[in-house]
This record gives sequence, structure tokens and C-alpha cells, in this order.
Amino acid sequence: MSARNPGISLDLEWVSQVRVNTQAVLRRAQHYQALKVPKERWQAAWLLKAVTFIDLTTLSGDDTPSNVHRLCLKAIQPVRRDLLHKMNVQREEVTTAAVCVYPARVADAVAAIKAANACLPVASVATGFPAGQTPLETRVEEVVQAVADGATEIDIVINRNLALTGQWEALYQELCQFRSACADAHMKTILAVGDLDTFTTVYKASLVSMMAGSDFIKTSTGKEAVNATFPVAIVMARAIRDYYLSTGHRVGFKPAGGIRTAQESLLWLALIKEELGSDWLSPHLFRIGASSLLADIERQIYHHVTGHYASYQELPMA
Ligand SMILES: O=C[C@H](O)COP(=O)(O)O
Repeated sequence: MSARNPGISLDLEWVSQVRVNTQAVLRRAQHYQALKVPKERWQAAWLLKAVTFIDLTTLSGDDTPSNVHRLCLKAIQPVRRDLLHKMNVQREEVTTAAVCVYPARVADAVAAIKAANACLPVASVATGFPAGQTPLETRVEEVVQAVADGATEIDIVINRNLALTGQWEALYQELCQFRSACADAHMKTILAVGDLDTFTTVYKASLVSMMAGSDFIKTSTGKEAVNATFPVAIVMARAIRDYYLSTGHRVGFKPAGGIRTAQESLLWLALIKEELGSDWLSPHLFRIGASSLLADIERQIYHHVTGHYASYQELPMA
């Protein structure tokens, strides 16, 4: 990965000056909603690119070593070999960006990837995911344990209470503790935007998370009623841009939750390119957190290559 965001001292004056123009954000979001996806012949290439941004995720109560093993194999080879061959792409060139699992399944994922002789980051959610309502020591310990088990990326959730009540200093301090518990592992900070009250709170929480040294800011856990939306993405992307212009540190963006179709994934790529520029179209700075998106992308690629849609047995791993 490229240089990490080291964070900066908490700048409460900057935080207090933030105002977001809701109408302007909603108008901009309509622009993305109405965008046309790339023409058929470019589409498959963009879809393959989208695959490389996916944090292939399973976060279910019934996760077991065997379904995590299967998830890892799918992440290592996300698109059928013969389909890649027909597109003149080497299979080594296409993996997902990472797999993302609960802390208790990190060791299973690390073992599965090692057994497959592959190299792929394992991300663990942590800090009392999804609600973040456990004592601070427990949340910090969870990060330490996930790193010890081999996670190289930690998706932490913020304490929404602190954001909703404007306790920015306390939030900053908690996040600094998580960042130091992450050590060399990259920290993705989940704002759980569906639980926040206004775009201004989303922008302020983004800013404080970046000041505390987050490598990525992420929209959602996938468990809130509202997850990744274009308006909220625009607000977070603008916070990332402002932070970069002011500090020179690039922070990544990860929309997550409810992103399920190939078409949507292409609109997300367009949004990132327009809001943050091509530099952000790299797995170092952009991820899509999704559990079922890959299946639809592979189906669309299959259609592109063969001219018809796959039946279940033709894409059994999807
Ligand atoms: O971080 C990733 C999300 O939990 C995935 O959400 P999803 O199951 O709606 O794709």
C-alpha cells in the first residue's frame, strides 16, 4: 500500500466551521444516479476493475470455517478462468482487494489463503461491530487480537454516541487508541452513516476520523437501515478531498452495505473518478464492501463473453 495517513492533531476550529449544503449534495447525487454506464465493449473491462476493489465480505451469525474457506477461494479467483482467458486477462491479475470477516474467523481466513498459496489481505471488523456499544478496553483488545491472528486491515466502528452528541475530542481519542492498536494493520473507520443525524455530522465525523489517522473512511456496517448512498458518499469524498488539500495525506474511501448490482458498482467508480480523481481508482484508496455484488458482476461478465446469461450450475461459486 502507498504512504499511510499519519493523522494530525485534532483541529476543533476546523471541525466547528463545517457546514454542508444539503440541497447541493442532493442535486449532485442525482447527477450520478442519472449517469449512463459505459458502452458494452468497455463494460466488461470496467467490471473486472470493479472486482479488484471489492472487500469480499461475510458477516453472518452462521459463518463457519468452511464458508470462510469458500469465500477466500472465491476472492483468490473471483471470475472463472475460461472467462478471463477469453478476455485475454491473466488470472493472477484479478483477485478481490481483500476478504472481510468477523474477528473470530480471521485465523480461518488466514489459513485458507495460506493453504491456497495465495497472498490476499484479510480484513477484520472490530470494536464491537456493528453497534460499537462495548467498553473501550474490550474494543481495543478486539483490535489487538485480530491483528495477532493475522488481519492486516481492521474495519473499526465509531462510537456513534460521541458523534451524535458532538464529543469530537473523545471520539478522536478513542480512534487514536484503535489506530495505535492496529500497529501496521490499516485502519478503516466505519461511520455507520445511517445512524448519524445530518450531512454535517457525517462530514465532521469523517474529518475527525482522518485527523486520528484512519487509512480509509467507510460508510456503513451493512447492518443499519440506510447504508451506502450517493449523497453521503459525496459528503465523505469532499471531506477526503479537503483533508488532502489541507494536509497532503490521501485517505481511502469504502462504501459498504447494500451494493449488489454490477451496474451500481460502475456508478460508484464514476463517482470516485469525478469526486476524487483517477488517483483514487486504486485498491489502496478505494474499496467496495460487499457480500453479494461479485455474483452479479461475474454473471454480467459471463453474459459479455458468451452472449447469454449463466444458469446456476454454470457459476456455482458465485
Ligand atoms: O462491509 C461490508 C458490508 O457488511 C456488506 O454489506 P452487504 O452484505 O449489504 O453487501
